[in-house]
Amino acid sequence: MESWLPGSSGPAEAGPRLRGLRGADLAASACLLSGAGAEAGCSAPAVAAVLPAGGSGERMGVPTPKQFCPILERPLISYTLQALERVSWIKDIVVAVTGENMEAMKCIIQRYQHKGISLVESGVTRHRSIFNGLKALVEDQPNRRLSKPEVVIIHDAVRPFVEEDVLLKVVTAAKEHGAAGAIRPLVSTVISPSADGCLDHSLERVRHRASEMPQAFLFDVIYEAYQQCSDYDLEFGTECLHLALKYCHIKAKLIEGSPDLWKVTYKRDLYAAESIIKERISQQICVVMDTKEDEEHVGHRLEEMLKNELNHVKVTSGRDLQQIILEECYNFVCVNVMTSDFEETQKLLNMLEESNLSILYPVVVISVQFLDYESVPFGQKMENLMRIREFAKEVKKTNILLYGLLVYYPQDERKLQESLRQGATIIAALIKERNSGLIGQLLVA
Ligand SMILES: Nc1ccn([C@@H]2O[C@H](COP(=O)(O)OP(=O)(O)OP(=O)(O)O)[C@@H](O)[C@H]2O)c(=O)n1
Ligand SMILES: O=P(O)(O)OC[C@@H](O)[C@@H](O)[C@@H](O)CO
Repeated sequence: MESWLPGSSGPAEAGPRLRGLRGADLAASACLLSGAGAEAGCSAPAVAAVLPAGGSGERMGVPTPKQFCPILERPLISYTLQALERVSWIKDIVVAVTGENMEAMKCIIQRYQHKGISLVESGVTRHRSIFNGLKALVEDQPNRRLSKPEVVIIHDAVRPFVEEDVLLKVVTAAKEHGAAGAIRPLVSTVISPSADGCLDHSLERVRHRASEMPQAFLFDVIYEAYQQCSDYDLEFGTECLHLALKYCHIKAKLIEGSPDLWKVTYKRDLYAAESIIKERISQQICVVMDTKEDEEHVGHRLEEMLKNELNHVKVTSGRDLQQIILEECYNFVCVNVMTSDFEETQKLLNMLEESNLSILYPVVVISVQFLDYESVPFGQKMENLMRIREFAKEVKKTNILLYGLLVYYPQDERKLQESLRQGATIIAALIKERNSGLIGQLLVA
């Protein structure tokens, strides 16, 4: 079996910088898989992925199958598709869904602009769904887009946090060993109960691992295994690696995976997934100001306060908004001091709506006004500020969450420092929570 391993005679130019394996090895493999290596005379294997998504999610305890349960108003499966489709060297993604969910799945693909996705009907068990996905890659169908891959990834549709490096590791290992799968240390000890419901024996936890996903196989290995698979295994089996061993005598290479590879099974897993996603999209804040950089501006003081309060978050000034949007920043603080109340905010909202940035994740925009309401009558300003409710309702349609923040702007320096600090705290909370129930509200610091 031809073996090409990271660091072998890969192509000259480094591939994308990826975490995980030694950078150069990983980059060389990624480059090889992405086809660039092919030009350098290396054989880049064709890689496809099969995602079983035909389950009913009974353990989740809700009517909607868990793969379609929303996280930040977007179905869970869409996050998994996004994770796989951004990997350039996976050429086809086959998703197995029930006939009754086929239309819903097509709508998800269209709405979130997923690419390279083919749908196949799932089976009554996970193994049967996977087998149907594999068949779709080899069956002769009229004008079919799919072609048989050399290596196939199998990944549960309800495991959204899969990174390119672990995919690369299992594919690289499957190319050499015939099969590979991600594993994790056991959290609880595995025991074996006796017929009368008492402890028969327990397994030494340190000598065992939990089998996770992704897994990868030489296509011919896993397809042969499924073709030979007994009805019992198809009905009750839960482990693809076991099928490769039992029916093809292939011992899968086991790859240590990251803690995020877990499967969404219970409702708590959905809450955990939402919390992780919120944290990931809150890592950068762009402060947009209606003034030149060099001017002494209370907006810059708010920006500095944000940097102090949120030291783990990258706070940038909105010098080049197009570039900031391209960097996938999902949080904007728009400081209006010089212009009329919402002029700067409206310009930003228009740019965001044109960018499609908010298709995949809700974008938070906080419109900040400074007001010394000891010298300016509060009522005179409030009528204008209340327009934010209408703005917020309108932009919510494009998944933009608009909040208002009125920052007390007193003459007294100590009071100003305190209101800036409270403003930074409120901004951080709005970004972290992304609560659509608060849109259009005017909070006061
Ligand atoms: N007949 C089935 C059963 C499961 N799956 C998929 O296999 C993955 C992992 O299975 P599991 O977590 O067990 O999902 P469910 O079977 O939906 O969950 P439950 O056992 O709680 O009903 C999921 O993406 C699920 O949609 C599938 O494609 N076809
Ligand atoms: O058994 P379930 O259908 O919940 O999960 C299927 C797989 O994800 C699970 O068996 C892993 O251990 C990987 O094989």
